Amino acid sequence: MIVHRRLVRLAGQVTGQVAACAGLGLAVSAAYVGQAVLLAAALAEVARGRPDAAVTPLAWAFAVIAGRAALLWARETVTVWAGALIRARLRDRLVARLGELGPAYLTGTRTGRAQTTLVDGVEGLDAYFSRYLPQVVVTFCVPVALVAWLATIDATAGAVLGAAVAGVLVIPRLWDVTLLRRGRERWAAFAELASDHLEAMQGMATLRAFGAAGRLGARLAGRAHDLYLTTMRQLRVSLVETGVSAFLVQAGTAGAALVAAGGRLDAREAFTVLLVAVECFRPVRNLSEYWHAGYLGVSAVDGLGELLTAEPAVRDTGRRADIPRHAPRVRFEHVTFTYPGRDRPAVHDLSLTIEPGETVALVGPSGAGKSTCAALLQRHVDPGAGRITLDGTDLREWRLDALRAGIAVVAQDTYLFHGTVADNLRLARPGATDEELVAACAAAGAHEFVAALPAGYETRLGERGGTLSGGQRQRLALARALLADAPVLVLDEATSHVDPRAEAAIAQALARARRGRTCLVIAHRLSAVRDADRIVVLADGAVAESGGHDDLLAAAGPYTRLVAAQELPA
Ligand SMILES: Nc1ncnc2c1ncn2[C@@H]1O[C@H](COP(=O)(O)OP(=O)(O)OP(=O)(O)O)[C@@H](O)[C@H]1O
Repeated sequence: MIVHRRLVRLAGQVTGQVAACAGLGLAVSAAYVGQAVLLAAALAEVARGRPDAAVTPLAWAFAVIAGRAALLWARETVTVWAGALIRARLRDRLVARLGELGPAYLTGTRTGRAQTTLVDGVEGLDAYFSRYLPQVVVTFCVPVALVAWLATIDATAGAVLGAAVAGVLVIPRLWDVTLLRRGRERWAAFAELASDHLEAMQGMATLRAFGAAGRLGARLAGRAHDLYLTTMRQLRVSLVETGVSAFLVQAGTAGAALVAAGGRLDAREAFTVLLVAVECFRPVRNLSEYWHAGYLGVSAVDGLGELLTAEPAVRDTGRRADIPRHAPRVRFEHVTFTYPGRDRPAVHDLSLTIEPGETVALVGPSGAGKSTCAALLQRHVDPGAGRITLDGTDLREWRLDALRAGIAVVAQDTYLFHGTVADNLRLARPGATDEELVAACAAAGAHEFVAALPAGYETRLGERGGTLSGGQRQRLALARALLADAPVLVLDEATSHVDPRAEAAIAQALARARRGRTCLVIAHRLSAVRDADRIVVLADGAVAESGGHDDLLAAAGPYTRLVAAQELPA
């Protein structure tokens, strides 16, 4: 019987549901005890040779059995309802938590691990909260109350049963620590297997291209074997615990039977002791059943703890919601940022101003810190030193939701969700009208191909937009960013997957989109910097030089070397 502290704290969120299940569990136990007492009375009458007198208690016993059936139905209904509610609440909390932790968390952990916690862990916790915890309450209340009552009928019977109940409740606790450790080992093996499976599915094309599918299959088989071994190890401990409990239950019941048959009690008392002793242990037997349903949740506690206690990369402590609606001045002021676990800063003492309405193209060799600047501007991470301001106000003063509503992003790895084109676009602005969707798509050069899809804007896209080409995906991402209508635009190589003809159309669209917005373009190609008002060259996380394309070429500095080294191909 494991009542984990962290899980009990989590149960605080669903106290009402757990209490309702426990209350009905107690009522069901009371019905069982009532039935036992009435049967004892009936049997005693039969034993005394007065079968007629047994009719009334028997009739009551049938009524109690009918009432119990109704209670069992109610308990099952409430348990299923509570389970669904618990799952929904936990998932909401965990998903909200993942949102707070942001992408920085998922780069530091395996997606499959978080997914396993969110799906399987929460499923396991449903049974833990809706069945196991209420039964723990019943198990602690019912046997103790019954032993106390039986002790008033016969002290010896009370002592024998009391010892057995104490043994059943206390002795298996000796295995709890081992059981929890084995549960954690099993969960770790389970999470690794799930992560490898997810990665294998996501990377199947790459694996096949390199002929590595077989090797990965062998690795998965190894992981599955590890899971089997840890499951068996956990099962062995669990079975010992269950065996000891079962032995104590049988010993207690046998002890009570011996006392009842000892001749000191009258017929009614003897039958009462005998039948109620069985009811003493019913909650313990049920607890053991529910334990097997809920132990996946207990095993998941590490994954949950990891998620709930992880420090978000940025704290949402800002209060302001008044993000500028006009193009603001963006300033990086002596910004330094080092990724956790790295000894060299990705961005070092970087100062950069983007004037209101200006478009700055950030260029530089791979690893120079361009994407890190975009991440800092969106507050996926915060500077270790220095600050970033919009119109002179530190980004940290705004609430994160307000800040992110003010910055639209077209990322290098566009993510489109399994849903219709319209659903994907409305992520940026849920209330957007159909006309606004069409206008945004037209501006991003996407309307033509969307209109040609089988169901136009209602066409369902595959996961990650898998049914579209790379260029189409990027144009949709651009349309989504335009729909957000934010005063700051971050474009991370927004035209990298687009053919030259479409690129010219997008360049025009972008020129329109940039009007009235402050824009940071992370560029990998000359074509992407051509239209910028200014080019800023980054090297080793700092500004190496800045200016217009021609001026920089004339200066024959780092920019010229970048162009010459084909780091910025045409
Ligand atoms: N999540 C991360 N954890 C640790 N280090 C990181 C992380 N992301 C980036 N880095 C490191 O920070 C440095 C800057 O990376 P960044 O992605 O900003 O460069 P970039 O100029 O955008 O490169 P590219 O043009 O190749 O995309 C690199 O040395 C990179 O290895």
